[in-house]
Amino acid sequence: MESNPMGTAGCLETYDGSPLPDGWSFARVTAVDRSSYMIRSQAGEATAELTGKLSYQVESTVDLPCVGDWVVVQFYDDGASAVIHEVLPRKTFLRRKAPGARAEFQMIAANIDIAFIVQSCLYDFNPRRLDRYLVMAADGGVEPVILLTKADLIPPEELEQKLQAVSAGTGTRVLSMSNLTGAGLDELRLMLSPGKTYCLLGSSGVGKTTLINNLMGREAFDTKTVSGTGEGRHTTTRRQLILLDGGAMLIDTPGMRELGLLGADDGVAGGFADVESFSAACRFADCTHEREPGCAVRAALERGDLSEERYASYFKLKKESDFYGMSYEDKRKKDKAFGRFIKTVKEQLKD
Ligand SMILES: Nc1nc2c(ncn2[C@@H]2O[C@H](COP(=O)(O)OP(=O)(O)OP(=O)(O)O)[C@@H](O)[C@H]2O)c(=O)[nH]1
Ligand SMILES: [Zn+2]
Repeated sequence: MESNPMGTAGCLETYDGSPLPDGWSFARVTAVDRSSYMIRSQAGEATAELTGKLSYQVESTVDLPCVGDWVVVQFYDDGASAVIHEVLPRKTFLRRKAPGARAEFQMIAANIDIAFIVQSCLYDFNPRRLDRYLVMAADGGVEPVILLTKADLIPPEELEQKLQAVSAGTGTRVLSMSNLTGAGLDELRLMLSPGKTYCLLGSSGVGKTTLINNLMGREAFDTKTVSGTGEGRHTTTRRQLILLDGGAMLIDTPGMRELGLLGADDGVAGGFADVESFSAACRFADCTHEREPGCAVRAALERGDLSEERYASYFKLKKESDFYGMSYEDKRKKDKAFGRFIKTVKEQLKD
């Protein structure tokens, strides 16, 4: 197989080196618009649709290609168009519950190495929302890094305190930056490795678009000032996987942008840093806080230091993540299906 133009997807490594049939290729989904896709392969960018067979096989919307997915495509029209035969198993993903009561998910993006959880130092800063994004990243196996923007809006001492508090409260790496002064931008750039895929998760107005423009070194996206205070809001409708100059890739989808708004009025959005802090004193490191002896969380509950309500919502959130974990295992089964698929392709090649 020829070298992969967009970095190496883990699942491609199982492939033993025989070429795909003529006109077939591995490609990455760079944009989704309802049932039409943009894909990028060695040959460049092309529009693509699902084969009838694939769209028939898809059981749930999460099985449809999303931005960042690796797919097997077959070109036609001299490479201008393609059909998608197969979605390769996802190494990592970001998804959220579909609006409404049913336990349906929406895939936001796939195969992301690091998700930057973006909050502004001042206006948007919200620990509960932070926790929610952290759960979402953990759910899909994506490594989170917290990025506090608009560092120019608070004094350096306050920024330092905030960085320490957030890092202690979440156990997650925290960076700060300012689009205005450029502070922290180099440190952020150093984190972006060629061939790896990143995304920015955060509410509208925290400075994601401005940051992307800074990283790209040109005005690729439209930002507009909504208020003079640095608190802005506008909607970006494009859905894209962007190739940065250094070879790193950045995924920016509307789904990521709507997230903060959805999460804000969602009742499950309870942060649980307090529960976690009690759990440090549990007798067993892997205590589930349900019935183990020496559980410090239940002790806090009995003392009244932790409310029944908090305890219950912690479990609700935890169950959700466990459920996510399970369905990810189900996805793994698809690895095998992909193996079979490759075998079939190779068999066909022998003729
Ligand atoms: N003070 C200050 N303002 C900033 C900074 N970065 C962005 N802004 C301002 O914040 C507002 C929103 O910035 P955007 O980059 O559009 O925010 P966004 O997160 O992309 O918002 P959506 O596209 O709606 O998701 C604009 O008015 C920016 O000029 C910063 O580092 N410091
Ligand atoms: Zn416990």
